[in-house]
Amino acid sequence: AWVTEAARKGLLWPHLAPARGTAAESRAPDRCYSSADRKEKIDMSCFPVENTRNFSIIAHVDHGKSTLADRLLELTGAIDKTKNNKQVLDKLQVERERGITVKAQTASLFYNYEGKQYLLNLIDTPGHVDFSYEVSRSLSACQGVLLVVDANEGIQAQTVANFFLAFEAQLSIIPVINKIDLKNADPERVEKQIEKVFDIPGDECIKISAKLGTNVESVLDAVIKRIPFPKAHCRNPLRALVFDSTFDQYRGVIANVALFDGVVSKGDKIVSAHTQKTYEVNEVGVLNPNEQPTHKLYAGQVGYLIAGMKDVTEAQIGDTLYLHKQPVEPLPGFKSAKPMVFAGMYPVDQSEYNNLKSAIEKLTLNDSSVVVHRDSSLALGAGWRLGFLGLLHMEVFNQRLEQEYNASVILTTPTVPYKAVLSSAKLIKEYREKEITIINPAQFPDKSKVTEYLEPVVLGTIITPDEYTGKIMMLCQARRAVQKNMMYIDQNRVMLKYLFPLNEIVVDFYDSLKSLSSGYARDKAYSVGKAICERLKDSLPRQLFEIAIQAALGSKIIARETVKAYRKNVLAKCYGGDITRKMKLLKRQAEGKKKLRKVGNVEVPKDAFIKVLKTQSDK
Ligand SMILES: Nc1nc2c(ncn2[C@@H]2O[C@H](COP(=O)(O)OP(=O)(O)OP(=O)(O)O)[C@@H](O)[C@H]2O)c(=O)[nH]1
Repeated sequence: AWVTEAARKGLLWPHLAPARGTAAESRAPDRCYSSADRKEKIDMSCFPVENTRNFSIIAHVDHGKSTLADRLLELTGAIDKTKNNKQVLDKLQVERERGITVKAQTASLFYNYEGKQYLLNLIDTPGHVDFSYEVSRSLSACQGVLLVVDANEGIQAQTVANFFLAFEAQLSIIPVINKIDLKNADPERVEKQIEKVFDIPGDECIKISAKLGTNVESVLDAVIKRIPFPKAHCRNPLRALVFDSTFDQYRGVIANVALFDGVVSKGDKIVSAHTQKTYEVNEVGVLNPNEQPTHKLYAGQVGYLIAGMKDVTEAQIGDTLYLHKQPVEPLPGFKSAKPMVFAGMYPVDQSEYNNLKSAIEKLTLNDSSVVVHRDSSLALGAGWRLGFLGLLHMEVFNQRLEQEYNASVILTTPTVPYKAVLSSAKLIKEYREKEITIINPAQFPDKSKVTEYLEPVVLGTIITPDEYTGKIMMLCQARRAVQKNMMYIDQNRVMLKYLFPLNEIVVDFYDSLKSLSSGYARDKAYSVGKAICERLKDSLPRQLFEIAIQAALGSKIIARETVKAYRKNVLAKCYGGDITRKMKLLKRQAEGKKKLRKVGNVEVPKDAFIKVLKTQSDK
């Protein structure tokens, strides 16, 4: 939401409402499809819509979605059971390194239950808040979700946020309490939390250990029993929703589609409702979890489609595809990703500009949520202003540029977009709009020409042991946040909901929250200034001359640190001897340093930018 300072206080948090579902009933599967069954093109007509389930796994970071997905893939024979199956759906190097899921992946699982073949389409989702757009995308193709909660940590902030995404999409929600093998696991306590916060009866919770595979089969059975099949009809004309797309260097765009109606096969002519462009389908198939071509895809099924689209902008998320000359009412598009963190990106060396340009272009082919504007800075030369979903998204993008394209860049301080309602007729004419969005601080319109400024706000959920509640409330107030709700989710855990100005939390709020437990308090401007100077001092390489780092508030210097100069021992070759000779050498050295300081350039390593932004350390 976008609000003015005053309006922020009037917004309401949607109240908690009851969820639906039925009791679990588990039964062992009769037989699973094995890898051998999948050598030939699969005939998908043997899966009627009644035997299809489309579901997602949602959870707080690290509660075990990817591990559960691995077990489900093994149980249904999509991958062989080995000890090496770790985060099979996490394909990117950065995902495996950081242990987080960035791009959602789909897998079609074949499962035999009570003598019937079922097609279970699993869509893995990322857990981090920056990627919640991926979650809402994936959910639009589903009828139900597995809500995974760690049996030790219990409900966490992202569990709540993801629950509401699923609840608002009116999906069936199956709570799964994971990691029951942990020594400190307390599934009963978590069950009570689920009852209290989500209003789901405790006996609907399935308790498992995804790591050991304990009770995972009953999850599959619950998917079949509790999630409804998609309401889709093969006899209607094709209506396919694009819910994700990736770019392959050799084959072009691979669009992930959910068929709401109709049938699609190789050779069909399809039209994008968004661009009105026509394409011929080259290949259709399912992901199992690797691409497996099929003869056709039928209503209710989820799969991939390749049709000569050249970049991901041609397969926009939320777009509807239909058959040529058989137009249909497009499916309601869902919330598209809105970049909320903007930062300047520049090559470390301007001669690298063209290489970096092509690396950014290639990477954005795969990540349509990044927006790119050309920009230039007096200090850093020609570059771009990029919009990201959040700070982690920015770091991941940067890491991928480095790892996949060997690029080296400088990133400037991230900022959030603002809006200005213009009062100057001249400006309104110039912009052809009364309300403008500003993504670059350098382009802020003058205050005298503006009626009011608006800033983005977010509703944040914090779950904490109650002993920290007081300190956290103070921190939130210091960040101009407005409290919306507070409740005990069990005896000593409190859930707080606050409306935060995004700018106040985008960089270092999480670090501040963490350091609260070690009793860290601060006086804002001075201590932020001091911390930034200290961090820069630690991050900047020493030079032959002294570097002064100062933090200024307006024209007042509020903090200063000095990076000491390297000192060459110019007296090394003077054995004993004349003091005036020594003084002369030292004087010459001092003059040289003075001269250097005037002409010397300090290259700020790009790591320093990120480090400095996190003004409070994790220490
Ligand atoms: N003891 C135990 N550990 C588990 C279990 N399930 C997952 N883990 C561990 O928990 C950690 C996180 O698991 P992931 O499956 O990567 O978590 P995730 O929810 O997919 O994380 P994101 O992709 O970042 O959202 C890993 O170290 C797993 O090995 C379990 O049942 N028991």
